[in-house]
Amino acid sequence: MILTGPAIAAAQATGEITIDPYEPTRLSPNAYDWRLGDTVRICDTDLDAATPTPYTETTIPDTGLVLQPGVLYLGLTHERTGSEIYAQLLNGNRTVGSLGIWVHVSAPLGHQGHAIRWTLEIRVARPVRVYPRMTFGKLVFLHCLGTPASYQLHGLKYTSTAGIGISRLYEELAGGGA
Ligand SMILES: Nc1ccn([C@H]2C[C@H](O)[C@@H](COP(=O)(O)OP(=O)(O)OP(=O)(O)O)O2)c(=O)n1
Repeated sequence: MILTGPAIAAAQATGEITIDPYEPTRLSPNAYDWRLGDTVRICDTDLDAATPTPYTETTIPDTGLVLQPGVLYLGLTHERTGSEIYAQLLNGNRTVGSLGIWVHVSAPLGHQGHAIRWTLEIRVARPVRVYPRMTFGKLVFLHCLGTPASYQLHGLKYTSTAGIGISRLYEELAGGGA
């Protein structure tokens, strides 16, 4: 089940959901309108899953930054969001999608129990200027069926990220886990 805007507001008020910073005007019928953060890591070289991703990091100026096709940008959400009760799905929205922007490549799920500023894997269809703290997509909260897992026992990599995270698959590959 997906939470309605009023249900998100109620859960935020009781602490069952964290959205920081929180603006009630960003609620929509079934989602919260999240914003792009002000930092991106530019990844414009060939990548290797067994090696830490090379990048240059830059602050998006108030005048905006033109994103280019063919480049992977790792960004982050302006908000830190999470819940011990609900799972989260982060996506773009119709407005940002219409600009030819993918806000993530393949990582929409926030697990129950995680509180994060999300890492965004941004790609663009055409050169497009983006601005810090612009509305970038919709975040939905999902009611979970079943017993919560014991997350800490599983050595998950990204339980409480506060900044942009590169892929950590190289740790697994270095350990012969692949
Ligand atoms: N765009 C995203 C997607 C997820 N996460 C955070 C919240 C998730 O709860 C956590 C784990 O997401 P995945 O299960 O997709 O990550 P992996 O399977 O790659 O790693 P792990 O071994 O930690 O599960 O990462 C994030 O910061 N940014």
